[in-house]
Amino acid sequence: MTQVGLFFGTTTGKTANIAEMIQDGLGGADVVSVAEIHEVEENSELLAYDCLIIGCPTWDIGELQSDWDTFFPNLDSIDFSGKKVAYFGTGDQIGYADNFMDAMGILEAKISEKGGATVGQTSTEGYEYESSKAVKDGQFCGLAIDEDNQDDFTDERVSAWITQLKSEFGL
Ligand SMILES: Cc1cc2nc3c(=O)[nH]c(=O)nc-3n(C[C@H](O)[C@H](O)[C@H](O)COP(=O)(O)O)c2cc1C
Repeated sequence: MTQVGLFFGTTTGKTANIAEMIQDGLGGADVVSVAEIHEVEENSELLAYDCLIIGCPTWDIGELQSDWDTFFPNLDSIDFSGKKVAYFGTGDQIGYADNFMDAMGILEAKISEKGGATVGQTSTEGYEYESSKAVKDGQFCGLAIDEDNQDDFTDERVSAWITQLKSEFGL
């Protein structure tokens, strides 16, 4: 049975690649269903899973990627109580140091306000940026991937996060 629903948005494909790595790492399509958020027609599609993974790059200086931006108002009418929710983002810590990963923080704030229990927090060590809405209590609220400047670290960051999620999701 598919236990995890992964929903992401992407404009230039980097977040899609990370979504695929996460799906493969967690056990493939039997374990994780992957969909682009613009494909979602009914809000209830997000509630078909006990565990959710939400992926979003930050665009336009601190904004949600456009597909998530369109979907965002729907989140207000979804009750995420009882769901474990993990987040990942892609961004550029050098080009956009004042808004690094903001989109991940914006989505986490809204979904946790609607009852989702956040899992998958990671350390900010090894990143250089000025400000990020994704930092909560000294940690990133999810996995931060920077393909623009630190693609050498991507495999190891994704792989460590998969190990963490297997435990926190109870897979
Ligand atoms: C015009 C523009 C604005 C961006 N704004 C931000 C930003 O505010 N914060 C950030 O962390 N990254 C920012 N980025 C970097 C993208 O988030 C990064 O390249 C991301 O991996 C793209 O994901 P995608 O290929 O899935 O669309 C921006 C990139 C561009 C071209």
